[in-house]
Amino acid sequence: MANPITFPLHEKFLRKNTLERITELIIFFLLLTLLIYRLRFFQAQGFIWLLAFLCESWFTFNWILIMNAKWNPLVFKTFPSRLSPRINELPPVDLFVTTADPVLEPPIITVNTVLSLLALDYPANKLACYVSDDAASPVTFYSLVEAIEFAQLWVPFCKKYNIQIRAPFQYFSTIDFEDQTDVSSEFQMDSIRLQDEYSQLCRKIEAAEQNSSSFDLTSEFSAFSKIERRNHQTIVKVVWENKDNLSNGVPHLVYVSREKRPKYPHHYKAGAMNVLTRVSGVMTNSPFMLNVDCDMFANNPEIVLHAMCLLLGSDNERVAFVQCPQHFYGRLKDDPFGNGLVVIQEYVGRGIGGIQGPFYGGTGCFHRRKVIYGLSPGETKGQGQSFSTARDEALKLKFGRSSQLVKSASQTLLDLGENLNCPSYISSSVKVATQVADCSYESNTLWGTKIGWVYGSTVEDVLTGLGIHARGWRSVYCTPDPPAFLGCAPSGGPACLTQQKRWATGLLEILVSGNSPIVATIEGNLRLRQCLGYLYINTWGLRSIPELCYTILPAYCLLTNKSFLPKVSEHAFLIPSSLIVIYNLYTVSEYLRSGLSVKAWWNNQRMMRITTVTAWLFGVMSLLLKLLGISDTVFEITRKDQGNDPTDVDLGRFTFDDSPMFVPGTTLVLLHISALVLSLIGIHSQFEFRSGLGEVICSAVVLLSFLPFLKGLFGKGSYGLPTSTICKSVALVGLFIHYCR
Ligand SMILES: O=c1ccn([C@@H]2O[C@H](COP(=O)(O)OP(=O)(O)O[C@H]3O[C@H](CO)[C@@H](O)[C@H](O)[C@H]3O)[C@@H](O)[C@H]2O)c(=O)[nH]1
Ligand SMILES: [Mn+2]
Repeated sequence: MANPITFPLHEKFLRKNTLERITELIIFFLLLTLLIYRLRFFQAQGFIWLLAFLCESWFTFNWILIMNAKWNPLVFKTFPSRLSPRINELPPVDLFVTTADPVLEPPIITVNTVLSLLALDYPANKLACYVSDDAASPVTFYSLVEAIEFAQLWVPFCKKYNIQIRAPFQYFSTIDFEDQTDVSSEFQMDSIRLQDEYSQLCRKIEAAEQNSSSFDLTSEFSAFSKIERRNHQTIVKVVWENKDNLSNGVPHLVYVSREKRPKYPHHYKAGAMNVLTRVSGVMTNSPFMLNVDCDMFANNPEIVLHAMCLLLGSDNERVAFVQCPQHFYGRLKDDPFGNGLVVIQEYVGRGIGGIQGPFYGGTGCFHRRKVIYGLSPGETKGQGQSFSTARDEALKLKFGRSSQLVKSASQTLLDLGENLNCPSYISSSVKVATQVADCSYESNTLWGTKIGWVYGSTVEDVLTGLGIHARGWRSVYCTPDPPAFLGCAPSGGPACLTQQKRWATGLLEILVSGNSPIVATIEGNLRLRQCLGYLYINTWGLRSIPELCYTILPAYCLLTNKSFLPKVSEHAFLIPSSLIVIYNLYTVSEYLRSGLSVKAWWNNQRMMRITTVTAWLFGVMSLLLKLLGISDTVFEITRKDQGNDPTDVDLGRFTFDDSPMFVPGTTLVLLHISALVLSLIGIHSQFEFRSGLGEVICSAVVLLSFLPFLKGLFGKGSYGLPTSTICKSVALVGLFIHYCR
């Protein structure tokens, strides 16, 4: 028999993609041909061609970035069952959950995420769960206190019956008791009892949300009395401590609301993550940390074991973090908002995985603490050096004034494995934990620059991951079946576009900062191809400008009786037409191979066009406002819903509000309608109609892509475009046509 110790913990293989590569090269070749064609006939055509040429050059550049990102798709397979013969003792893991608004992020959602983490298939005495609450909400704290009571039943129940879905709201919504004929009656009874307990928990939380007098602000909740959300002291509460260190008990649960003062910038999620890092540093100081957003429950109970297959062992030493792709629950049919992220993660995510490793995506990620503390691969700070006062003083300058934190950090940096400095009871370190969560704690330290989550972008995850890759670390994509975590995707126009705007802004903030991928390649250890991979996402926002120009071009041509595409009678017409056909077949096939429908493909293409010229364009503007010092960028939180009914068609309908982001889309729709109508009239009144079929088709495609806006012109309530938006757009179209003609 083969020795189980020699079995690898994971296997990796490159996915065959010859056909895709050939198609990508053909598309690239056609794009180049189009550019050459433009150059050859430049003189005759003037401004329109110059504009088209510039836009198409950008699209070609973008295509190079995409090809690079997808070229070597790497797939990892993990074998958790092989861990136990190879690894004597599993390492401890700290679990971080962030929440920031009890209205946009209802506490019951956070509670479900926490419960799913507490019930993971991993020794309970090796796990500790820390919840950061940026809203300092007594309701969130109360919900956790109630949830831990429920967890005492839920965790043993999940383990006893090996329940697959450990977020109760999902478990109880998928299970049908009537249907279970072959299960033991004991299981039936336990299930029903737990369902009952869970509904009680929900009721208590709902009651607390409606009326905060349901808890007594004098006792345990006194810290929350008269609290101001943006101006309050630190609150650290050990909600539950696994005092007897039981491996089959319930893991520690700690509530943290860091100090906030108007004078101090709090750096949004990045700031919260750094506080969690320090608080856990003085309480449990685990060598690994998992971080999830409050809505991302663990969907695969073995996920920590899967991650360990990619982090433990000598062949994984260069792996800084293990990222699980983002998947979503309650997915709407055919992805109407184009934010399921399935295809991009499947192709770009895995492709980048074949270079230096996937980007850090902010949630569903396992980090090594020593990497977060700034170490480079192969480097163990002061190896062989014992703890010394001088060393500690040096570390204090970097990690801040807390000597407990410095001790625990130096232990992490020396890679001592065992927790020498952690108290045996975490409750005894609440005072220290409170100190390291002070808003002044980071002043004159390296937190937010060289240590921890990096500040300066609303996409703190990509920025932080980039810093890690720049030090030469690798990362790995972990894609177990079932998917590791499931979260809540935004729905409706405003929420989707606001999220995309934040991403575009944050990604551009990185591009123009000293931490840009280009600097990291020149000065650091970021590989060139990885740099190109980062550039693909970092330039999302910039794409809005050529794309906006390009969508205006057909309308402009129709209005002025000009053309930007070759005539149907010319041979050159084959260049753009074959480009369009091949490109669309190529993208459709990606959707079909990912198990999605043609409708989903169309919805994604359509939303991509909408997002680019609305949200991403505004992303560029907020960056400009920041660079000009007019206003700073903000992290606007996405609303999370628990109980979407995926069959409810209204949920897939596009909604609007009075945000200026809807103006460009509305303007484009009105512009193209006017252009089509005016040019149709023109055919009869003018002798010569110089715009070709190409322009008419392009104009129709733009209208089709912006169909939600067209419907919005006539819709009611949130399904309709506000009159003020329509008026602004009409004015813009009027001006445009006036200057065109
Ligand atoms: O001041 C803040 C703002 C946000 N958050 C938390 O950050 C997380 C992500 O916020 P969300 O509104 O859900 O943003 P998304 O766009 O859905 O998040 C994606 O993009 C973010 C970067 O823009 C990443 O941080 C996330 O991990 C990633 O899932 C949530 O848990 C929030 O509670 C805080 O803790 N403090
Ligand atoms: Mn989210």
